[in-house]
Amino acid sequence: MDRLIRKLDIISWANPYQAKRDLYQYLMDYENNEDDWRGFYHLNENEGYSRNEIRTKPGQYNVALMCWRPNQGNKIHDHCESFGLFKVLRGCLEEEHHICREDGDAVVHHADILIEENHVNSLESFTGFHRLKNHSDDDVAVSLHVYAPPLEKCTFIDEEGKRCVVSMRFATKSVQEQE
Ligand SMILES: N[C@@H](CS(=O)O)C(=O)O
Ligand SMILES: [Fe+2]
Repeated sequence: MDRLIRKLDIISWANPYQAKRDLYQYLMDYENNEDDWRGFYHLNENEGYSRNEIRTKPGQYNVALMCWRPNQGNKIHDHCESFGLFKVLRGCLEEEHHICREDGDAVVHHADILIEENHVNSLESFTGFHRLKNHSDDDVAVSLHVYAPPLEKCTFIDEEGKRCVVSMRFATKSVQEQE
């Protein structure tokens, strides 16, 4: 994980086009090895999927390990001002895409895709909303997410188009040096 973080630290985040390309490449190159991410692995016992912070570099990016129980998913949301990419490290995730361009519009279910282990997927913020779900009925899934700038808030939207901006919390926080 340290090697990946060293690469993230030299990305020019101020140039989003180049940053997305570099980030995609670094996540593709990331050697998925459970020993490397086990220290961040944590499942919530009773709550939703578990968001575990690996690193937050203020104003630049954050990295988190998301752990999903069988069939567990999140609700339809966007990423406000952040873009992001993720790599599935264990299992397979389903992603639903939803479109909602104007405030108050109903949500239109647009597409479903499956993202398999070791695949990288981008999370665009401009077209709309999405949600992720563990595709498996009997095994946990794990995914590694990077957002830039750091994802602090998401807009959740219900079927009628009612929006609600929510601060995102981590189940576990990383111990990191003060920037
Ligand atoms: N954006 C979600 C994970 S995924 O649905 O992209 C989160 O930060 O919890
Ligand atoms: Fe998301």
